[in-house]
Amino acid sequence: MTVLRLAEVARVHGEGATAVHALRGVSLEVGAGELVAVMGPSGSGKSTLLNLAGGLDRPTSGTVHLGEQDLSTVRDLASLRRRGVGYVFQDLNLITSLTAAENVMLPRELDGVRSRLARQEAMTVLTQIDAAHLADRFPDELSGGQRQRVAIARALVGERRLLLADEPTGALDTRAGDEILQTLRARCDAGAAVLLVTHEPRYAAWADRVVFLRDGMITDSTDVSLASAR
Ligand SMILES: Nc1ncnc2c1ncn2[C@@H]1O[C@H](COP(=O)(O)OP(=O)(O)OP(=O)(O)O)[C@@H](O)[C@H]1O
Repeated sequence: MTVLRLAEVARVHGEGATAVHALRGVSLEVGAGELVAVMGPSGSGKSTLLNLAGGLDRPTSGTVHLGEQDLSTVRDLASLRRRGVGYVFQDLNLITSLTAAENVMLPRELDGVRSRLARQEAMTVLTQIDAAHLADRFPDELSGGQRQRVAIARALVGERRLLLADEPTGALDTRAGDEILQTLRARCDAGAAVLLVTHEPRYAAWADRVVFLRDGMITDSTDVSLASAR
């Protein structure tokens, strides 16, 4: 089952002489249970691709489908994202006045889940990624790596069918990074579709497929299981 489908997606930032063609006709499908890594040099369009996939940005041309839904026809993208898409931002975006657990609970509470249940869900996912002991700390009481874990927990909570992760291992040491990849892989094996931007071949090796972006175009696509034994 295809969870995410981009067809001939282009995104131009700005106009005229200063226009930047961030993506130029990218087509990509990610199925349930599939982990796709996106690699490519700085400025090749990786973050733009993730933003379009999650409905945080709209394409200049082409279409983005989440399941059967064409995102250009969705009025309440914020609600669709909260229910269907987990997003780990590069800059984390944790709310500083909320504890770790409250940050993880927030998207569920915004969707009408009662606090008690939202807290249970948050603790379950924090426990899964070995961060339950951080639940009552505020972001500025956490290390960079710990904040990263909380941001990942927030992306995993609820039944998100698509997870978008932009360098989720950025602030972590190798062991913690491997654990995050293990968590993403487990979510994937449980049926989620995952799109992961990474510069590190070590982490891309957890993917089923690696696509390479260059100058806003997919230049290569490799089936990882054929390239290496995980
Ligand atoms: N809002 C914007 N306005 C203008 N140009 C933009 C905007 N967002 C991205 N760009 C440009 O689009 C191109 C692709 O950027 P993008 O951030 O998608 O690349 P990236 O591969 O994620 O880079 P990095 O690895 O450095 O994060 C770059 O040339 C960038 O400068």
